[in-house]
Amino acid sequence: MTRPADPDSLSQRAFPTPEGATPMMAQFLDLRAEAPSDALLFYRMGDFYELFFDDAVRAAQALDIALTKRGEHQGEPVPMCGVPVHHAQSYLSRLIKAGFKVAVGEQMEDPTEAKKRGAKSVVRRAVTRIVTPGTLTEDDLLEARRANRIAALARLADGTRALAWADVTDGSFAAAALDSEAALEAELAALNPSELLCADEDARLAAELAPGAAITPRARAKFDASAGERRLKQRFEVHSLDAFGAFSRAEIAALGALLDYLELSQAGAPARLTPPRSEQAGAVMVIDPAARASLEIERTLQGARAGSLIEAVDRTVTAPGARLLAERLARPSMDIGQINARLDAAAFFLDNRAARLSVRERLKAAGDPARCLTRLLLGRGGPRDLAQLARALKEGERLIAGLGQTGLASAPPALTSALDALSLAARPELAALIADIARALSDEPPLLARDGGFIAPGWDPALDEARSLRDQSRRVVAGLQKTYADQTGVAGLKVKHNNVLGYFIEVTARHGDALMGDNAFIHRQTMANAVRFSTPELGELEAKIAQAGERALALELEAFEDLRTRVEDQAPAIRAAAAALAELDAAAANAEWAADAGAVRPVVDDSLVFEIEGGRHPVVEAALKRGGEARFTPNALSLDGAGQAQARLMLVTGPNMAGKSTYLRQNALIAVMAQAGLYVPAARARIGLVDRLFSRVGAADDLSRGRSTFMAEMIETAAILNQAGPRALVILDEIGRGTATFDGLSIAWAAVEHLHEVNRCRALFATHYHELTRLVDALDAAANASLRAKEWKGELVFLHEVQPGPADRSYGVEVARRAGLPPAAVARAREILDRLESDGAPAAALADLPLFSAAPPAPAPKPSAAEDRLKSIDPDGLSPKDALELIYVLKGMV
Ligand SMILES: Nc1ncnc2c1ncn2[C@@H]1O[C@H](COP(=O)(O)OP(=O)(O)OP(=O)(O)O)[C@@H](O)[C@H]1O
Repeated sequence: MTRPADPDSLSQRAFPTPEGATPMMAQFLDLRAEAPSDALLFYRMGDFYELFFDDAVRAAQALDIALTKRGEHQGEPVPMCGVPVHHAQSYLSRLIKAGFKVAVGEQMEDPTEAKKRGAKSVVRRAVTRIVTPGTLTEDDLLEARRANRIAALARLADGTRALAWADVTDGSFAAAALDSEAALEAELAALNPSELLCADEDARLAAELAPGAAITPRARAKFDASAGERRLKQRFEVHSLDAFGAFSRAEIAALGALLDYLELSQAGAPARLTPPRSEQAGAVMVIDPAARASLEIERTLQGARAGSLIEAVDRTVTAPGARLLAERLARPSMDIGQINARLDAAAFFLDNRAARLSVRERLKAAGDPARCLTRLLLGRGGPRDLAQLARALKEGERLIAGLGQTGLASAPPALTSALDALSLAARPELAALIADIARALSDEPPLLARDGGFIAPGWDPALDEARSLRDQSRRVVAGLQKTYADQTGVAGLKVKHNNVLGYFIEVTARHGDALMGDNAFIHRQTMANAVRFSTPELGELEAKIAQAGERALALELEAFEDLRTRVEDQAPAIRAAAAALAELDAAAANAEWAADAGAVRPVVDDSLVFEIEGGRHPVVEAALKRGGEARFTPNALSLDGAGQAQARLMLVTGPNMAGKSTYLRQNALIAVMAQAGLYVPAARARIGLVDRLFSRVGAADDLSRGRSTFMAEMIETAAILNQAGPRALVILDEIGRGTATFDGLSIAWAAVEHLHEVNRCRALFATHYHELTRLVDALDAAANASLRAKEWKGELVFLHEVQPGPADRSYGVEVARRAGLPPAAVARAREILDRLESDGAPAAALADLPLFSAAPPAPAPKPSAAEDRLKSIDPDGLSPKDALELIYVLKGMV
């Protein structure tokens, strides 16, 4: 999502004062003052939303629509643009994607009502909603497989800080206290909110910490913890928040500010959130933002889903299932019980292939009940949401039936509780509601209730009666055409309908006169080719049809509201059922992935070991498979944080392109997957819980934050050395490359020692500095491993196999040759390398190498005497005897 070029310029806009304004303009300016200044105001005028002043200028530019003028205010023309109400959604979507917020000012009464107050009175209007990136609920504005979160960052004067977050589309609402700025950044990277609220003065920091989010600065007073507490208690109708857990002051401040904003943006409508929950520190594996980005867990460094871990492992068949899986991978658990519960559920579906297939088949029809429910609760839902909701819950029932008693008996608790939540047997009211929705709605109901035509015949006798009256009158009208044609003798007479005249009779101009003279027909309109008439009979029928139609629509809307209210009453049970469907999808997808990829169930315990046999990188493996290239070579890893049975720190060396980075990353990804409760791509895996995952992989400039490549690398390395504790897993790939050789080597050396001696965490350290491999002699819990390559028929072959011990050589020059470096440069590199290696003391050896001297092209070799002689021969002038003699001479010369 891109932001408007200058978000500050939106929040500090000024609009004209109301002096001298027309009544309508005065109302506009009132609403404008009431709506947040960083939101554009859509001002409803009949069939259009109109925008004025600066709003119009910005919207016209962003939407590429015409900017016009409407009247004057204080002697200046008023800039204006507008969008039709029926297409507002697509314009809204474009504005939100361009980073804007939109306040929707609706008409709150019928214009005829306003007229009753006096000819000049203005229709009452109010801001009914502020559409912001974090508070969207419409399917076409949301990504189906991604949660859409809004977060609030509170930093209190006492130095404490917390984040609160909500997902309006499923009602989740939570907070976490964070003990450092780094933890805050990591949590934000995990949540990946689309909108972040913060106090005015924290706006810059917020933009830095959450680069993908729209930042919404709010007055500091909104983050007052006492006010927040009052607001929360009021909303959730409790005397004390203790009912929901123990919250810190900062958490309450963040939750309160978030709730306030949600109420504002929903214009006071209940935000329909679940009671807040406090996420305990240490509940999830903290993945530092650099690691999250470079491991490409949710998206690649380029921002694409294709090529990410989640894309490789996601086998879910519903959007809510995909969101649940994404949430688990984004925030892997630290709770062994929870991890095992997820694995148990997957194991059940792995062992029961038939159950897996049947559940997945059923789920495909279930849709996204959580989002339908939210729309219905917020009054934005339509008949189609009702229908989808009922269908999903019905599928839940069928799914249970499909599993049968035998299947259920062996299901683990995570699944039985999900199946319980789906069972309608114990919920007669919900079952009745679902049956009623199915009966009440027509087969393909429209998106919006206001269009009518969605209640099936037979549901409401009064509605059926109104409809039949309407249809009967229509039939009478249709019959009148023949009656009038016979009566007048004009065979081409037609009865037609339009919005201006209602029902009318139309004859061609030629027959117009015939009817003009007939008192039964009242002349209405003369056109170039046709003349139009009405009759009192038609007028009466018209009124009957309109009345019956209006009554039918009113009855339909009543029926809709009735069903909607019943949904509201059942909201907790429906939410639980929707969550259960997502849970089942995630579990069956986990098993499907395990079956597809030959993944195994990891053992996760509270030891400090990290033992992988036959580990693979899911993304690289899938890419190799797709490309039909060589197979992925599995590799083992054995680490022990206690430094007893195995090394704690592994130095990984090997030629370029041998697979060092792949090896490092695959092990980090296996840890993430295991704690997410997923099967892992390995033959066997045992992992002692990892509480923090750090990685420093690859070098990328962070110029937007004013950091050079080397600076960015050092900041990340510093964060690791300062923060990694004994339960952390660190992967470091070639640190120290971006500076002078000896500086780089020294920094890498010191980093290894620090990790080994101070952090004492499990670590993988890939390096090209062969000198470092000697460190294992001095560090008792460090070991060397290397990736094998061999030369075969003059070619370098990468085996991608990890073996104990350091690499024998680096083959860098060979890789450079393969990459197409000019032969002269390759030859020169070999020469320098030989010299450096034979001298053993690089500094001294380098001293007498002329810096930057490119190797001169090799001189053409001087021709030998034999060659000179050969050149001088004229073969045609030689007799056979001379030729023989010459051969003896030449032979003597070589
Ligand atoms: N275990 C493996 N099995 C098969 N192919 C592999 C394996 N590991 C890596 N590869 C292939 O080798 C390529 C290079 O791997 P990788 O980037 O990990 O090498 P590297 O040693 O880190 O290189 P450099 O030192 O140049 O960064 C990968 O893109 C992949 O195609």
